Amino acid sequence: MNQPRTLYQKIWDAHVVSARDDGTCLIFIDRHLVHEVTSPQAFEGLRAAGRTVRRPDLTLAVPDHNLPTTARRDASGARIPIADPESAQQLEALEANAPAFGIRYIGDADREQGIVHVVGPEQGFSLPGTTIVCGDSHTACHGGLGALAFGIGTSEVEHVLATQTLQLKQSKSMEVRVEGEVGPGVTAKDIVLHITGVLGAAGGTGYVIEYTGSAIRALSIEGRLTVSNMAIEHGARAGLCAPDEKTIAYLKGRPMAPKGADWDAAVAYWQTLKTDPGATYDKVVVIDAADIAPSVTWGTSPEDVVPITGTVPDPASFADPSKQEAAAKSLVYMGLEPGTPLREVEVQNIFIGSCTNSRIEDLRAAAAVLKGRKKAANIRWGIVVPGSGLVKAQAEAEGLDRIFIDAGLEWREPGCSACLGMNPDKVPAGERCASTSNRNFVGRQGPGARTHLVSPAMAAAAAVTGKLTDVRELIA
Ligand SMILES: CC(C)[C@H](C(=O)O)[C@@H](O)C(=O)O
Ligand code: SF4
Repeated sequence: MNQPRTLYQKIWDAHVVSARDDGTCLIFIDRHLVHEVTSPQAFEGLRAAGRTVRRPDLTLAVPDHNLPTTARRDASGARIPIADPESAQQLEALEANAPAFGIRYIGDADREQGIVHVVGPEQGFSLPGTTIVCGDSHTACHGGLGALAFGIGTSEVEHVLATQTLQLKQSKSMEVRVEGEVGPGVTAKDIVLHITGVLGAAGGTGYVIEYTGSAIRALSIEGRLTVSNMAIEHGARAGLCAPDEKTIAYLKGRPMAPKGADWDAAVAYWQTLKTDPGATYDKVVVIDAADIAPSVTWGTSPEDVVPITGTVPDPASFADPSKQEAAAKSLVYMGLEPGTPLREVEVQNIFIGSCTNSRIEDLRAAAAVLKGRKKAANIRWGIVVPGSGLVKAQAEAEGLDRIFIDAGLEWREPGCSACLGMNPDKVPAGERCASTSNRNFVGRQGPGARTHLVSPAMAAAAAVTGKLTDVRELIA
């Protein structure tokens, strides 16, 4: 009888091309997503070596980080120049490199353009059981579909372009099991913020995590993509959720998903993609879903999470001296005093978007809170940035854009936007932002910007009251 295997082990075994004695393996890569920031040098490397792209059919290029989220084309369809020269160059490089190497390119003028991690699943490019890479740390997002997906560096991007393989050692396996039912107002984002708080920013280092348990199974695919998206924020190489009937229903009919007999064969294979009874993980962490509240970060690491009902911690309360120091520094940067209830913290900016939370369900959750309400007077800037042009079209068909605009928020074009300061969407120094993105690092949303990570519903609640708010008070 075969040894029982974890889901991760099954996907790994199916992709090993060759293995060395020291454990280094050559792994076949099924899907390669390419964006404008981490690809220019990789293509230059190929050119210099006179190489081609080995499998252009398995490669998809989409710009997302540097694109402005205001109008990108004028009435004649001509590009409105991008002010930042480096951004303009990176975009032009991808635009030229994709056709030169025979890669499909979804550009800023295409309806399907969006954040790579939103576009991949949406197009059915990302599939269960595949290996997926991208020169981007949030590639684990695709693990929400049951793919082994992870970020790689630019030299590895070049390697994958040239060979469709990657050299890798197998990671250890961890199960993060979230059992039970979450309470009202608690979303996938709160689940993953809570997990990050429990594990710590480095708790997953060296591991591939499988998120299991009834609370994960209960999530929609959008929710599972949100959870897997932040695997890197607790240090994991990748995070994944076993595919199930919801995954199959989500993928059926998507443009790049298999069709006909191929679809039937794929579904039959996907149904085998679960951890076998009796298989063991190197580490198991169990979380009670009932312990998870709508959550918010207070510091400059995604592990700095508390329930919205909590207070800013005293750095002295941490056991580890290096964490004490980091927390003290964070509080200076964040302009917060220990003991302050999070619910008293005023924000001036709202960002609803990013590959963590810009899918249709995220926008619906934010709109449900904002419907018939207005942003508070102290909210200076609030933007809603759909994850793709298709999400944008769907949201508009449902009238969500009107809800946001009537509430006083701006409705933008798809892209990474204020998730990171690589395009014009930035939070001014010293101001706070309730943000649905995944990183609250120093300067992440602009130099001196102070980020509080929250769910879309919580960001909407903060827009209404002008401060960090327990969304349960607005949905009661
Ligand atoms: C710019 C890019 C390489 C970067 C990443 O790797 O993740 C960005 O997407 C981020 O979220 O910080
Ligand atoms: S939305 Fe943010 S986290 Fe996601 S790929 Fe873009 S910059 Fe990175």
